[in-house]
Order: sequence, then structure tokens, then C-alpha cells
Amino acid sequence: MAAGVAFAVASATGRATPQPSLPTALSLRLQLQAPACRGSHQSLAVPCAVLAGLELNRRRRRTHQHSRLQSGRPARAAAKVAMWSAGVSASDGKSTGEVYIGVDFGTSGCRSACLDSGGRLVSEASAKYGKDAGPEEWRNALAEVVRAIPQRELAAAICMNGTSSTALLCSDPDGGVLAGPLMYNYVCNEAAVKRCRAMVPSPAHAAAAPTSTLSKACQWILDGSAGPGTRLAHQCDWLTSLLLDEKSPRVTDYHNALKLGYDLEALAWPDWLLADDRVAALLPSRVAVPGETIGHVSAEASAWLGLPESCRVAAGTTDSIAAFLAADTANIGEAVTSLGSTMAIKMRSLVKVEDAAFGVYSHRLGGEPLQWLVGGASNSGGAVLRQLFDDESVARLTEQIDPEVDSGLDYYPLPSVGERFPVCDASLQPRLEPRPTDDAEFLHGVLEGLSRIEAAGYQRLDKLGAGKVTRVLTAGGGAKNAKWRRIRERLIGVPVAAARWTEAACGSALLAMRGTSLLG
Ligand SMILES: Nc1ncnc2c1ncn2[C@@H]1O[C@H](COP(=O)(O)OP(=O)(O)O)[C@@H](O)[C@H]1O
Ligand SMILES: O=C(CO)[C@H](O)[C@H](O)COP(=O)(O)O
Repeated sequence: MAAGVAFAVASATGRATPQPSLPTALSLRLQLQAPACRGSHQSLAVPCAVLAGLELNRRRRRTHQHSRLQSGRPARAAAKVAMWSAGVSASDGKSTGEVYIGVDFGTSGCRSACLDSGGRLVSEASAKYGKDAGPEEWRNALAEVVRAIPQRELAAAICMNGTSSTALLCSDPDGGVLAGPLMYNYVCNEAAVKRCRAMVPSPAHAAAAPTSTLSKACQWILDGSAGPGTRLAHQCDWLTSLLLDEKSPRVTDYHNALKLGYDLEALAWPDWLLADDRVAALLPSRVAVPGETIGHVSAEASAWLGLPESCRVAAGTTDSIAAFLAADTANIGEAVTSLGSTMAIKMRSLVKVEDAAFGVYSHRLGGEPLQWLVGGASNSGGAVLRQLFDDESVARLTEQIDPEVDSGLDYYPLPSVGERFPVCDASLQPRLEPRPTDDAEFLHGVLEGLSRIEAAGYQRLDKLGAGKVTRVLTAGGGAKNAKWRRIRERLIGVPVAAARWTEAACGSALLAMRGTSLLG
């Protein structure tokens, strides 16, 4: 049996009974659990022998060290592997035919999802990292969650998503990280925002936000970090480049490129952006369609991760769009709220609207007629919940809440000063007083405060002309909270449900499988 792995043996209920843990350099907990992503599949437990085979494979590969892929510090968190299978013969744990892998990089962790050729979820893995995680932790988490997929040697394609406008400054020849990451909610300094707003055609433009990727590019230009031989990369671009022969992250996608100023109607960098030589020199050299094949897994990455060199590498997307794609909506007015560390909303609309003053922008979805994903992302969400309670307490205290009645509390829950959406105000203070002595009452007020922000977000989209929301599906860690969903339903005024798959990694796996056709 491999070292360091706490094997779980599925009981009749499918719940895991942890077996004695085994030592390893990286603790990799393999657990069998009910699927976090809900598909129309019947989950079967994968027997322990398969897990052992997985771990032994993993250890074999770990002997393979790579210059650029040298895993430095082990991933700081264990990789928990939730493994179940549909369409998997319980005897060998192998999926029939090709598989498609999605990897989601969120605020607090990384997740992989693996679909078989029938679109059924055959395995999933996750690895947590701290809120100050950077490229080294992302890279190690990538290795953990991909190596934990027993079917990865059958992978026909892989696609990743990252947090939007999380940016790195890289050296162009070799992709080495020179500065950053400046995270998605990082507010650039006044001089950078001023330089950025002097370029954009309107203060309402998505790139005009103080957290935009363009503001970050301007900040690196002004502080002298950006210079000849440097290039800006999004988190997703940099991670994707680890899979390719091309060492420099020169390819992005038009979802991640929105906040850098990319023109989603012309599908080109706009003249007003290219007119600034310093910014133009930093731009990714290619903007692909999300899901478009941009290469194949390199020999180096194949040995590192256990993917075949025949595996296509698809251009990625952002985390909240991946969550939207996993939710399987179909109609205009349908929306997905991602309740992760932050709260990002996306609604299908035929009308492209944007107003940086409210943190509202439109991503290009595709289709004929062209559809847009209108929305924004608040700094509120799970991060402030985790500041106040651990996840177990949230689940326990939620049981005491009556979602049909109002808490009488008026909170604006934020993890720190500053908000992006539905108002863009870097000085907005959290409001979490008065705090009742009863924790369940306090949580009730917090969940209501979060729900009011969500409702205000959908109302803002309507006021800007995007239309009214008709139904909300939920993704992210908060999707599991049924009482919170009922509070949201009461305050938003439309049906609210959990998405069929609540993990963004499933959306990226669908993008790997369907490619650009997924965008209509
Ligand atoms: N039972 C629950 N009710 C509400 N929120 C929950 C519950 N369990 C976990 N969460 C929230 O889910 C969040 C993590 O979701 P996740 O999608 O992993 O976030 P991210 O990918 O942004 O890091 C945490 O911030 C946590 O507060
Ligand atoms: O807040 C976030 C962190 O999860 C999102 O990454 C991001 O801000 C949402 O942006 P987009 O709408 O471009 O996906």
C-alpha cells in the first residue's frame, strides 16, 4: 500500500470509514463520499485496491523532477480525493473510453473533475491552499488534484479556470514570475487607476475598475516592474502554460481578457489599448476562444502529471463562468450565483451592459443570437462566513434558522473594507453590528445580509437593461445550504436551486470535452 494515504473503504451508505493513515511526503487523503457534483449518474464506490493503484502510480511519478515543474514546498494542504464513479467497472476503477479533465482554481483551493466520454462525472479531487497562496502553491495543488485522477492516462483534453483578473507579471522567454499575483479583488493605487482611466473609452468600461487587470498592468508600468521582455499573464494562463512546451504564458482566452480591455464584439485588442505602447508590450500574444485547443500536453508535463502527450490543452475561462457552464442553464434570464469565498453572479442576457461604477460587466457567452453573461462579483460571500464561523458551525447553526422569517438585522457582510459589486466602493465598511448573543440569530442575519447583496445585484442588472432574473442556480461551497437558498429565494423573489453540478471544475471539464461548441 502506498505511503501516506488515508484510505477509506466505502460502507454500504457510501460514506467513508477512514482507514489507518500511511506516511507520505504529501498527505493525500482519499475519501469516498457522496458526490459534490450532482449529475444524473448513479455513484458507485471505487474499491480501495484502485486507490492503492492510484497512489503507487503517483509515487512512481513523483520520482520525476523537472526544472520548471520542480515542485518546491509540498502543497500545504492535503489533497482530498472524492472518488466515485458512474460507468466505471468497480473491478478496475477505469473509465471506459476517453476522459475530460477540468481544474478550478478558486480563492481557498483547487479542484479537479473528470468526465467520461458520456459526460458522466467519474472522479473529483480537491486540494486546499491558504488565502496568501501564490504560483508555487497553485502549481503543487495542480499536481495533487490531477495526479489524484485514476483515469488521467485516458485524458483526451484538459481545461482550467482561474479567478478573474488575478494577474502575474512574467519574464517573456521562460515564463518565470517576476511580480504578483495581484489577486482579483486587489485595489490598485490611485496613480495606476488614473493611468488606466485615461486610456479606457468610458469610465463605465469593465477595464476601468480599480481591481481590473488593466489597472494592474498600469501599476506595474508605473512602479517599474514592467519592462522589455515582460508579459502580463492571468492566473489561468500561467497555470495552463505549465502543460505546454511553450514556456511563456502568451495565450489567454476572451473571458480572462475582458478586464484587460479586450473587445468582445470585435474579438480583438481595441485601438485605444494598442495605442499605449507600454501596455501593448505586456499583452498576451493570442486571445483564444475558451475551450479552443491551444496545444497538447508536453513530454515534461506528461511525466509530471501522468497525462498522455496526446491530451489536448484547451484555453480556459474564469471560475464563475466555469461554474455557470457547469450549471446547465438554457434560457435568457436564468442565472447562476457562485457562493464561494466571494459571491459572483452571472445571468444570460441578449443585452450587453456594463458600468464599472456598479461593478457590472458582460462576458461573451456566444450563440446566435449572441448571448452575454451579465453580472459582477461582490467581495462578500463565504470568506466573511469563514471569518465568523467554521464550516461545521455554519451547518449546525443553520439548522436552527427559520428561513421564512426575517432576522430583523441589517448587515452588509464583508471580509474587509471595500466592495466591487453591486457598488464599486473601495472604502465601503463591513456592517455586522449589533451582534446578538445567540450565534444562530447572528448567522441568520449574516445569511440575510449576503442574500440582500445578491438580490441588489440582480436588481442592478435589471436597472441597467439586462432584463429580469427568472431563476437562480447556485454553485460553490454555499450551494449546499438549503436554508440559505430559501432565504435567497424569499429576498430575490424567484426560484433558487442548487445547480446540477456545483463545482466550477465540472464546467471546465465540460469545456475540455465540448470545446468552443459549448459556447454556442
Ligand atoms: N454549509 C454551508 N453553508 C454556507 N456556506 C458554506 C457552507 N459550507 C461551506 N460554505 C462556504 O463555502 C465557501 C467555500 O466555497 P468554495 O466554492 O470552495 O470557495 P472558493 O472556490 O471561492 O475558495 C467557504 O467560504 C464557506 O464559508
Ligand atoms: O470573485 C472572484 C473570485 O472567485 C471571481 O474570480 C471574479 O471576480 C469573477 O469575475 P468574472 O465575472 O470575470 O468571472
